[in-house]
Amino acid sequence: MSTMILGRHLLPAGLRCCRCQATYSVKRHYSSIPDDVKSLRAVVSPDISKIRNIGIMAHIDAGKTTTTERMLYYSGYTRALGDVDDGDTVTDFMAQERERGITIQSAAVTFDWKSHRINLIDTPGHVDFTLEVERALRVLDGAVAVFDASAGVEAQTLTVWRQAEKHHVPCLCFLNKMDKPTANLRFSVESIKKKLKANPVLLQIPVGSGKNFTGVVDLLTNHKLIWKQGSVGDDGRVFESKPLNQSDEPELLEEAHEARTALVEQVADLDDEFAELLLTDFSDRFDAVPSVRLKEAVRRVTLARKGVPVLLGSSLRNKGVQPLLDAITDYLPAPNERHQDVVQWYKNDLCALAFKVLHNKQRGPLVFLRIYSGTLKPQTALHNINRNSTERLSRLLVPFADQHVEIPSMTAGNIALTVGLKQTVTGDTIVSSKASAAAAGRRAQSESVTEKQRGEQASVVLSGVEVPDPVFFCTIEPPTMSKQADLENALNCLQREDPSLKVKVDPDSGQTVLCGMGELHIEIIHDRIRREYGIETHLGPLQVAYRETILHEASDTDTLDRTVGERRHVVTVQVSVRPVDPSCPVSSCELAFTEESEAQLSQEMKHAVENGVHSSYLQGPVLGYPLQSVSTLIQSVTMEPGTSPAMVSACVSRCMLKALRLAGGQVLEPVMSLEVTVGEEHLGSVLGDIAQRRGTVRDIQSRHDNKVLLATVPLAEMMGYSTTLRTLTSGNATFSLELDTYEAMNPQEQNTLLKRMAGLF
Ligand SMILES: Nc1nc2c(ncn2[C@@H]2O[C@H](COP(=O)(O)OP(=O)(O)OP(=O)(O)O)[C@@H](O)[C@H]2O)c(=O)[nH]1
Repeated sequence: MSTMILGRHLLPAGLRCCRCQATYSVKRHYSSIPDDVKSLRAVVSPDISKIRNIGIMAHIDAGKTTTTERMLYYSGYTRALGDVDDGDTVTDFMAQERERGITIQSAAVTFDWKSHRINLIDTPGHVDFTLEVERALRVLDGAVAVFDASAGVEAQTLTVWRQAEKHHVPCLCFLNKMDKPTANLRFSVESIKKKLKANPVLLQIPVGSGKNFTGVVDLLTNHKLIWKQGSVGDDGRVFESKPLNQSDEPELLEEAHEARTALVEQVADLDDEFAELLLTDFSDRFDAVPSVRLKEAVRRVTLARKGVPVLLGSSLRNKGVQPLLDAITDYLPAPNERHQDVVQWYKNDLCALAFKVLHNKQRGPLVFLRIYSGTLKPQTALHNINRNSTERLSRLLVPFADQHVEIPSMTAGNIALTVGLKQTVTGDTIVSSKASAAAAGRRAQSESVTEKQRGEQASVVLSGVEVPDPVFFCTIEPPTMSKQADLENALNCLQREDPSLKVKVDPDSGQTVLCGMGELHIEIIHDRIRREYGIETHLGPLQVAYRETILHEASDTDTLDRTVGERRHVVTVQVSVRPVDPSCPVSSCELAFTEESEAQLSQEMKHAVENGVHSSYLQGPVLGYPLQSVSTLIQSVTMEPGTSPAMVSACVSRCMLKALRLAGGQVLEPVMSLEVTVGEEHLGSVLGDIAQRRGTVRDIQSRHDNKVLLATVPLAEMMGYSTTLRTLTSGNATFSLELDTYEAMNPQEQNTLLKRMAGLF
């Protein structure tokens, strides 16, 4: 196992190491691939046009972490190549990540490449950590999607791609693992077209295939880039770049010629400026169009998200990563090329978004900020608009995986790590002062042109990320009651880091309940409480977070007449509830008032009624799970003077419960979409197992020697699936699981569930 060298060589001249507090002076290297490990000299703020905030995303195991490691190595920040299989990578620094060889947290890494500063975030591929990807994409300007070239687009790639689209993030595709005998360029490019509905723009073709994949032809420059055949210890730093010429194999020449012509025509179709250039200056010799003009056009196409450049390589075999780095700087946008509505109102004042919080035992919360405008400096007071609080930023750091380097200031476009912000949580907008937020608000009001704009843009808060609802939950207990406070503290810290983790207290049993996104998510949380907080906790059985709805329309009336102390509270409520079609886009619960009832209620009492209805939505009539797809109409509310809002809420809740019971309850269960990739020989046993799990097979596709099985299966039947699948296929299958929808259980299954919940079996 090789060891990572993360030592003094990584620190920039004159800067202090946060671990040992020593100051170093370091020799500077300006070549793009130095012999020795480079200093973090780029911490000195570069021009904004030279910054790239990039995410790297993909399906699990496509090779994101391996690719990131190569990027760090070739850019000169690490001395040895980290290996996920050896557990010594820079970005997967959590103990669980190294042990399991997977990415859990998105790690931020800063490095420079050919005079550009790249802030890169390696995001997790496992669906349980999808919120991590969403948080990263919110603050990124561009993304690299890594694919296994033998598998093309896989389930989780589709999910992260949709997330990138939602945030309008321009992307590059990197077809990794071109060294595999089953790698298939045409298949992968087709799957990008068909499954992602994207427009792949192929910038390279491979030289050799499988084990003999030695490099690529760069179609823009017509250069052949060749890495030496993988001798042991060859790190791929040196590669040969020479123009394609007549001495090359005729087949390769022919193939490159055809591919370049197709590229030029495709780009002309997507970019009017380039089309005009071709038609006016190169109409009879498309071949002669200069590579620099083609490159400019590819950049415009990428930024406009009309096409996605596709590059090839094999990160593990150290091939193709340097051209990928070039493509990041050439085609992905600088921060000032991305539009942020809110930011314009701040002009040169500070405006930043907190997108991630990490808990550090010594330093307290470390908050990652993306700076959109202005400058961030340590030892200053900052205003958090969302919390309406002012906090002191004590130290400012550049994140380099788990190492942090202290710096004196940071400008717009960058990603910073801050110490001292104790109340800030993910999604908060940070500005320099209350007055600057007010000034931005005034500008938004006065400079907006239309009424609609005024309404929309009066907001001076950057939008955060949506947190999905958890699907699994289980109880968690400390070893002794004396550890309960420590456990609560640990859970508070973990929740601040991870908004997809929810913690609540069961009102009946008083037990603490953990709610998470999947089995792996809860397992990792359990493990972190043990390792990082030293508490051995006991987890109850994992349970599915069901939902409930109603079957019919129903109305009911209730009266509450109670005397508390000297005060008498009398209120009568009439409500009606009805089911809403769950396939409607908004399937959560609704609330409306009749005109008369609304006219009778003061604002305070209206809130009290709303509170009563919303609290009854939290616990359905069948098993106490949250309700969805229910619409409530408040028919009337009458009360005697002196009745308190709390009593009104209580009466509404009671009346709602009666109406919901009358309407007949229905349990809804989460149904997952499952994708299993398995060899043909094991297909039968995997299918048999899915049938036993109440699954429905939607499609079986062929991918080389493998079959890809697409199915939907109730989540309740998926406990321990990874172990079963491993046993059934001797470890030769992979799967991904993602929430598809909530479906009504049939009466027989619902009865079985009710009996199980009642402890009858
Ligand atoms: N043959 C081949 N294997 C590769 C290549 N790149 C990565 N791998 C292997 O693929 C596996 C997954 O690599 P990772 O880099 O951990 O993939 P990842 O996408 O970061 O995975 P997660 O973080 O778990 O989502 C490891 O066993 C790597 O050694 C490649 O170019 N060729």
